[in-house]
Amino acid sequence: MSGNKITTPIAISIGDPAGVGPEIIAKGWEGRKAENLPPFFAIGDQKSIEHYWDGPTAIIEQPSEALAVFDHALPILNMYDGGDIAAGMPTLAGANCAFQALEMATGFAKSGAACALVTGPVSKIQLYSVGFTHPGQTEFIAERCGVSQNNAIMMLAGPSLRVVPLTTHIALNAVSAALTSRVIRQKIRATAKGLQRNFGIEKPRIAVAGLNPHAGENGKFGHEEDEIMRPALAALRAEGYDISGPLSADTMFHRDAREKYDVAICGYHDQALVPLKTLYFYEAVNITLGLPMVRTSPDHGPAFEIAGKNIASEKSMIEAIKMAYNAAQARANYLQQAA
Ligand SMILES: NC(=O)C1=CN([C@@H]2O[C@H](COP(=O)(O)OP(=O)(O)OC[C@H]3O[C@@H](n4cnc5c(N)ncnc54)[C@H](O)[C@@H]3O)[C@@H](O)[C@H]2O)C=CC1
Ligand SMILES: NCC(=O)COP(=O)(O)O
Repeated sequence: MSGNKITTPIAISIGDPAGVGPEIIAKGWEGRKAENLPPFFAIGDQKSIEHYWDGPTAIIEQPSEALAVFDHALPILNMYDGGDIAAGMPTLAGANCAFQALEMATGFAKSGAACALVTGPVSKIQLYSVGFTHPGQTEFIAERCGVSQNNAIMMLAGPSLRVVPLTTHIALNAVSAALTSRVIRQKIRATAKGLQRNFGIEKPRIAVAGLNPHAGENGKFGHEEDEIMRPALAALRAEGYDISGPLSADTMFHRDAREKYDVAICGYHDQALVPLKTLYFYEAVNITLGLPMVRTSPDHGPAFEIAGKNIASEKSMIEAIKMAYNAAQARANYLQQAA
């Protein structure tokens, strides 16, 4: 049985107006027919789109108005003055605009006025300078949704690889202490549930990377595997999860190894994102699992140095829009079946 077809548009926060966000959203809209994209609208300062692009735009007051205009114009919900815009020259007004747009777009997705949230690229440094106190958008959106940090999962996905870092935006020397049995168990459970709900994978095959070289080499190169990871993974296996590991991280990302699992759980940000971005930088998508709504984003940042040059690839944004819609539909199907 499948759920009702989704009829609300996707909300896209524009991101930093001095970055490539406006350009890739506009290019995404240009590709809407060729890529068969669902209706979406941009949220932010309308100037930030019109500064870079002279295609057709339509100012809307409510998300639902996007549906009628999407075919012939890029709908924009104009909501904050981002100040003077200069490509590649971020300002505090622009960062404030990105922050407010993120807040409003999150609200639309939470309320159901939008079927999903796609966030445009922001500079975290810029956001911090205007009072953003979360490490990243993932943590901000989780808090706005009332979801604890251990249940909000940052997953990045490309065509043949999905990765989840168990710790996200923290220093490398803080990782070992943060990798507790509780974190490992909660995040793996939340990942499995997210793959069921958003991707329709009933029993995901989960591969877990060791933290140390050769997964610790029997304790010679570190004790996290034996003392924390193996007992946590054994407990999860006893609950019925399909888990392999801890595996040597250096040998689990080549093509044949990737076929053996649906998601790779990694200890820290770069252990997960280096293989993913090396393989799929221009097309990978960041999705937050564990929320009561769907949130995706392109895998890249604002790329200030190429903003305004019309050379940014829109592929990751397009994939983020597609994944957001497909996940929202899969979620609707899942919830209808569960009811
Ligand atoms: N979803 C988001 O909002 C993300 C934000 N960031 C933030 O971005 C800021 C800058 O970080 P960087 O490591 O410099 O990342 P970045 O992704 O902005 O840039 C890395 C490199 O990739 C290139 N690049 C990025 N997007 C591209 C595109 N669409 N087409 C062609 N080339 C592209 C850039 O020119 C640069 O050479 C940081 O504050 C970071 O936290 C990083 C990743 C995701
Ligand atoms: N490298 C991934 C990343 O930084 C994601 O950031 P955010 O979406 O949580 O802001």
